[in-house]
Amino acid sequence: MEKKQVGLLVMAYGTPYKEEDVERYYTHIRRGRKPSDEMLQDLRDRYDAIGGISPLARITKDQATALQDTLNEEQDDIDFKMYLGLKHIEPFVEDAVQQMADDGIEEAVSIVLAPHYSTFSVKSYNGRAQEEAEKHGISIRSVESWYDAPGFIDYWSEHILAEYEKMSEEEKTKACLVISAHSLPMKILDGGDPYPDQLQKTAELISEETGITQYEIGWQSEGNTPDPWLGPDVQDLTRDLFNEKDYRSFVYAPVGFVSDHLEVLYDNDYECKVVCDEVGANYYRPEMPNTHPKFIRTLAGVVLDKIEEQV
Ligand SMILES: CC1=C(CCC(=O)O)c2cc3nc(cc4[nH]c(cc5[nH]c(cc1n2)c(C)c5CCC(=O)O)c(CCC(=O)O)c4C)C(CCC(=O)O)=C3C
Ligand SMILES: [Fe+2]
Repeated sequence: MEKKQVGLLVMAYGTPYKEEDVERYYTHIRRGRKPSDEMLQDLRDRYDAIGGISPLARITKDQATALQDTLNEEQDDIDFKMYLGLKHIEPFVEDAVQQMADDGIEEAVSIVLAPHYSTFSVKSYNGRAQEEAEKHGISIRSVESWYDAPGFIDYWSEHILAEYEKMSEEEKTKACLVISAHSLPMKILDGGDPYPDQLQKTAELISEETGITQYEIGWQSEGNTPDPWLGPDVQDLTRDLFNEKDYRSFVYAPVGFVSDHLEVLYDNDYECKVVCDEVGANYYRPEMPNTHPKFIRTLAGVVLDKIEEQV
């Protein structure tokens, strides 16, 4: 029997490929408004601090390819063909759907490489994909979130515990796990956005699995806009916890992200580390999921569940 071909639309944030791309990328993030020279320079400086450009482009591509390959190895009925669609740089989400149409794909499943659903992130990716798909008569089943997938919780639990293994028993008693995601403007809450509750749930599941009860939720990487953003920010939180709860070690788990990229390599590994150094606390940050097989198998399971769901 011939295998059925299904498009696998993998969506992710996107990053500049080279330094010349930074301005148009930032302009796209700002919905077409050019950043000021100062804002642009600030972003360039952050990319410089992590080695010039982000490793994210390569990692995203590797994740998407690994997901396609794992899906095709794990079952025999469907031939998954992967299309990468990015939010803020080419290949854009729309380009990917157009390519599917050109290739004669009629049915597809989509997943965003971000675990928690929010109207600001996942909803906009899925909306853009659906809108383009409708033009071509393609039907897409979209995964909305996977923040509680057991393999995802396992991945983080295992890698968080590996950091605690580096501590003496004495150090562990004064250690705090800081579980974080990208902050969003507080106005998302007006519409009953599930984003903060989903992060809370991820944190509870990790706490149950690791047995770590000294944990706090924080928000990071808030944008450069006048709106109020979800807090507490991880840096302020670190200072407060040091002063008020006497913690002396911090383990940062930025579970809202899945790759080594600017928000982790700079906002955690540089900015949070600076605060830790300043107050005199120890800094730890588990490895990001990237293309770890357990992580990719988890995403494959989420995609297959979506395919099998009765509609
Ligand atoms: C929810 C969310 C995720 C997680 C979910 C998902 O992955 O979708 C995410 C991920 C990422 N965000 C990234 C990069 C940036 N995000 C920015 C700005 C913003 N992000 C926002 C939201 C999110 N962002 C928002 C509401 C803004 C403000 C926009 C405005 O101004 O109105 C800016 C502008 C400068 C700044 O504010 O820092 C940059 C450079 C990178 C790539 C890093 C790399 O290149 O390695 C990644 C993975
Ligand atoms: Fe962002």
